[in-house]
Amino acid sequence: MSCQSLEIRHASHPEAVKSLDTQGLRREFLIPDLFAAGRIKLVYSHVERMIIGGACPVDAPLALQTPKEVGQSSFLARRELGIVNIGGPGIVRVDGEAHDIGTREALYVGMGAGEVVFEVSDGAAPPRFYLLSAPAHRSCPTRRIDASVGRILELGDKSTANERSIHQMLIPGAVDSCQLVFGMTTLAPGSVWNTMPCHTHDRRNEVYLYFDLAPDARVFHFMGEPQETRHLVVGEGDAVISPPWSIHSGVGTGAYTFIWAMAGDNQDYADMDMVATADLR
Ligand SMILES: O=C(O)C(=O)C[C@H](O)C(=O)CO
Ligand SMILES: [Zn+2]
Repeated sequence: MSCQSLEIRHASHPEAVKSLDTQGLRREFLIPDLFAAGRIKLVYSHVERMIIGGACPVDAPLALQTPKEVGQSSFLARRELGIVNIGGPGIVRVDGEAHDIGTREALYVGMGAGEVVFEVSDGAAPPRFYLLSAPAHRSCPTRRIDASVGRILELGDKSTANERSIHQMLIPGAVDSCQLVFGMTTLAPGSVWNTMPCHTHDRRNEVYLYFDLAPDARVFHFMGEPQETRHLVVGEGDAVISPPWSIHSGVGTGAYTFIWAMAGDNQDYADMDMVATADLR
């Protein structure tokens, strides 16, 4: 059995999504079970042709295979790749060069890189590498991203239960990339709301990965057009595809962390169409 799998997700029309039931919404937008020991799991989303994945090396290194779906002789021939480690420290080897990637650190791998291999670090808890790839048009340098790289935004307030710290990890001005932009938002203890007031940005899609949840904790992730909201109940390690026309926001049964990632027409984080909370339906 190959240790890599790929599943396809198609793009969706907001009118069609209105009539989906809970199972239908989960089938289209929820990505569960990304992190499986000894495996690489990929989801190819036709929204911005983003590939979302998990790579969990345990006993042996895992090499990223090139799926037929990308139509190239190597995965990164026409793509860029972001890798964020949400597990123990690990190693990502790009064309033989080893990059140590600690917990909550990331690696950006530019278009044109060849072999990418995921490995455990000796004696450490295994890494859980979260993968985000988008089509690229030029080669930007491969770069390790730790806590000192990028920008930090402190947002929200205890009184509205949305105090949170946003680490913009892959962002223009800090690390160069073609389409991909991503970061990590950490909720302060006692705060449970992310991205409320909420927004859309039809020019870019977004993908959320929720983690740092206790086994029985859940986040209610809100999606849909602002006047037709729906929700998905998600747990540890679940990702959600947020199509360009959808809001993306969540409330947890406790604090949590999530990784947001975008691709599309621009890389302007501040370019959001804000929705007044009183207008939500
Ligand atoms: O907590 C937040 O607010 C976010 O992290 C918002 C996301 O970064 C986002 O939606 C960017 O467009
Ligand atoms: Zn957004």
